Amino acid sequence: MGCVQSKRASRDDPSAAGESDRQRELEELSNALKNVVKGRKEGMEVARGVEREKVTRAGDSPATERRRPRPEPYLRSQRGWPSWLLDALGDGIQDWTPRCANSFEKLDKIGQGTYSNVYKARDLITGKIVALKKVRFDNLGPESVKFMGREILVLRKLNHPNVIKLEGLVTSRMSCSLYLVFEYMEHDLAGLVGHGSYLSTSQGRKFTEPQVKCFMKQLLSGLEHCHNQGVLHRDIKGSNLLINNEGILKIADFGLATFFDPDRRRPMTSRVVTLWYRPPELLLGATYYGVGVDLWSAGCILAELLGGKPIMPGRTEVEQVHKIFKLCGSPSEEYWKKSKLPHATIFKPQQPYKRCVAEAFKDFPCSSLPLIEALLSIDPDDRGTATSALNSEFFTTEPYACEPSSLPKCPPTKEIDVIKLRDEARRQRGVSGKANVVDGNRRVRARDRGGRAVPAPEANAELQANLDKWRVMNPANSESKSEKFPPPHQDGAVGFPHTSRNGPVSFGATDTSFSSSFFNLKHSTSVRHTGTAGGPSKRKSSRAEPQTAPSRRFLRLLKTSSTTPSMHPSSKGKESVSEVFGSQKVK
Ligand SMILES: Nc1ncnc2c1ncn2[C@@H]1O[C@H](COP(=O)(O)OP(=O)(O)OP(=O)(O)O)[C@@H](O)[C@H]1O
Repeated sequence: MGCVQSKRASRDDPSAAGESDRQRELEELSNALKNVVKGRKEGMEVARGVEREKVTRAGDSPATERRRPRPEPYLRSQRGWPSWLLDALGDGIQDWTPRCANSFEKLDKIGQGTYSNVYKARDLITGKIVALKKVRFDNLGPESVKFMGREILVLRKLNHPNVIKLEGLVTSRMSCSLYLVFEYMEHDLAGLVGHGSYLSTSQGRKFTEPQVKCFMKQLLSGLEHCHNQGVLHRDIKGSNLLINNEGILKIADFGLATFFDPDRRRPMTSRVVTLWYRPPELLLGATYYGVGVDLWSAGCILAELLGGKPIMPGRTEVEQVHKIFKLCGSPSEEYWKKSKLPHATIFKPQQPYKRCVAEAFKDFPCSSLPLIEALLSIDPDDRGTATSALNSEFFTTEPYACEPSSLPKCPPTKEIDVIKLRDEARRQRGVSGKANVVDGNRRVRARDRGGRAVPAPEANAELQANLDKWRVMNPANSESKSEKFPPPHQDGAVGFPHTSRNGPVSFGATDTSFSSSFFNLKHSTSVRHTGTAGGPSKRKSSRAEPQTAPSRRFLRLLKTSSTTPSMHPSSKGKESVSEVFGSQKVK
């Protein structure tokens, strides 16, 4: 399959195309694919009906009917691509040789995302092992089409050793599916560190300084390329950093990526980036942002690699903001004024939080601290660029980054393997059958949902349901600017819980959880659930399941509030946030 270089790609150049063009393009893409799926289904139904009729007349058995070849439900272009795909993705893919799904042998399911399943497969023609990312359109809404379309457009633009390469597209005649073919990568960083993100906050593997430098150099080089090509990834996290047996790291999963042009700023959704790696400006609702969002995530990963565990494992957006302020300090007055962040009034603490990054990471190599300080700057303008990070003393002083090929060899490790191993270990420890099943399911669900970047509609479905109800009850609030752009399911006005009188999740007024032993989770489980249960209650488990568990709780609380007219949600929101920052008043 050839490389994607098309006229279409040049039309997608962010300097040439505005957001409205892209939106229109995605809508067209979505409509084209929907029509095709509908048409295919209808076509197949009609064809099957005709065929059944013929069979009945001829007196054939149903078994004979099943053996008849299915009709080709759509026309293929001269080059063999289904016309709907050409309509949707332009003439660029004409350079590629179309492949049929049955020319690959599926070997194993290796990953699951919100919009896709990922399989290890053998290319039956070349014998090469590949990863097939299967996107289904028939039982998913236009969302999946939209994400897939954008992912393909973005991937076509990128060509770098540290960015996953889209090798081709495969359509299946038998199902409404499209496969993205990628080179196969044996590991992901979350699996290598030993703690699948969202699965555990226990101590994972620590790498040596040269190894950390090697991973970070590759990550920042890949990011530098993306940013230079006008692409923001918007979901940098361990499980999206794939590593092959040669130690080469490649940034993957561009499902949330977008084109951007620093010279022609446009509003974008703030509901991107997985919670633990999400920068403060997005949590505070920023819709104008840039490369700083990816650099913040890179900073979280750098500290995670050096410390051996995620540095800010928040369970909710409120908790995440709090963790960030405790570590990085709250924004300066100047930044609050300059940034005009939509949620500033709600999240701004009365007393500023002091930054203590250097203290928290005092055991890290000296040369890493200036880089961590820069990448974890509250003001995105202070984070610099991927290029400046690569030029920092972390990379230019000894010990230097090791060669990728000298990275330790391990058996294939992916986040999904960590889940499987952990569940197996629990089974062997003799956890009772029923509890085990429940727990195993919960773990998988937690990964399935939590692993997805939190903004994805699915991950926040319950929260969104609450907020939709909240909006209905608060028409004034739903007039907000962010309601108009981006679309409600993605907008930035929904980044915090505001449901019950007591607030579903809050931090204690006298939160003493943060200390120099920042990594000790025993001391950082300061989240206090208030509300119907009454009184503070500690988290039962240190395993973080961001968004999902609290959202369920929100739903319950909302149910209560929506049947209790006196509990006005907007004031409840304020009350809950006032608890977040202690007994201080909300400004
Ligand atoms: N090229 C590849 N080689 C090996 N494994 C891969 C490859 N691409 C993806 N995977 C595995 O599949 C998982 C899911 O892939 P990906 O993140 O691209 O899908 P997604 O639907 O966007 O997922 P999510 O909802 O978690 O963002 C990855 O975490 C990874 O473990």
